[in-house]
Amino acid sequence: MDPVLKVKGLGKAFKDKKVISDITFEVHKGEIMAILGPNGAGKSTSIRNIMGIMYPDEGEISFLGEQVKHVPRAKIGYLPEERGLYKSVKVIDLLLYFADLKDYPLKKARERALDLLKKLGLEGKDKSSIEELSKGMAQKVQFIASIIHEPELLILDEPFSGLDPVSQELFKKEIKQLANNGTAILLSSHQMNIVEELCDRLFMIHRGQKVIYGSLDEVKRKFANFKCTIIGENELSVLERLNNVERVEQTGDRSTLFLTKDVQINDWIRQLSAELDIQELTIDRISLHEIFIDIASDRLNGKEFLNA
Ligand SMILES: Nc1ncnc2c1ncn2[C@@H]1O[C@H](COP(=O)(O)OP(=O)(O)OP(=O)(O)O)[C@@H](O)[C@H]1O
Repeated sequence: MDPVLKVKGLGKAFKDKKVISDITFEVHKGEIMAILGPNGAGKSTSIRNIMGIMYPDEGEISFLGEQVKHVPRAKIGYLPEERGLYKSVKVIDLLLYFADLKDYPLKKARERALDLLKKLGLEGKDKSSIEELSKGMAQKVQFIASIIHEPELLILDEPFSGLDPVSQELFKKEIKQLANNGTAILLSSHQMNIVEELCDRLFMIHRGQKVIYGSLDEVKRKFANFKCTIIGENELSVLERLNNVERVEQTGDRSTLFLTKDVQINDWIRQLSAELDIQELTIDRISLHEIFIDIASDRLNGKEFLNA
């Protein structure tokens, strides 16, 4: 089956400065794909080029197997990074207006709007005007506006920013439900814990270029080295001298040892000196959050990056 969205070799420069180059990825029916990267990496520029808010200098965009100038707007939902809705309009009128723009039947849209308002904790707010809502509430309405017409592709640029934890859970549940029903979702977020929980695959961009592209499992297996956390009174310099230790972070009696990629955990544990003070010891894979920081701070070199 053709992917819902395919971008190939996307490049864009502002004046003489190339801000994205060779951006290539796919988003499939029913999957949640994360687009990640440090501030200024080029995520929103990639999304804006896909949306036709601006046009790429190079590259191709395909929607359901057909090459297009930009994705067909009636079939997609988009929550932009910049939030903003008409202030004096009633919530329900605004949602019906968006549905109408996408040629979605109004009767069905009204039912969906009331149902989604209820699911996102805004029951009874349908007749309020946008200016009467809090920022988080308005964001929920904007999210509903982006999915009211049951889009085949949904692009969410930082959907969780500014939401309280309860609202984040509601959004997560709804996003998962949409994917289960077959919507292809491209999601940009800085919250790595949410990405780990929600996304099937991820595309990470740094300085306008791909650094990782793969499933979360693949990324974890190939990228996430081990770390060992030891609770005990140990000298930093002693821990730093242990085999296969790349670096150590120490706070009080808690030391986190980041291990080299080639480490054999079995052998490594056996060779730990009896002189170390070990009250507790845990070994885990480093998290997506730590992978992200390693990349953003250029700790990992290009050779390790995954290919599509
Ligand atoms: N209209 C523009 N004119 C000139 N430069 C731009 C324009 N839009 C974006 N840029 C530059 O392109 C680069 C990528 O910006 P972009 O907004 O795509 O990053 P981002 O990954 O979405 O970042 P953030 O996480 O901060 O939202 C930045 O260096 C930014 O300054």
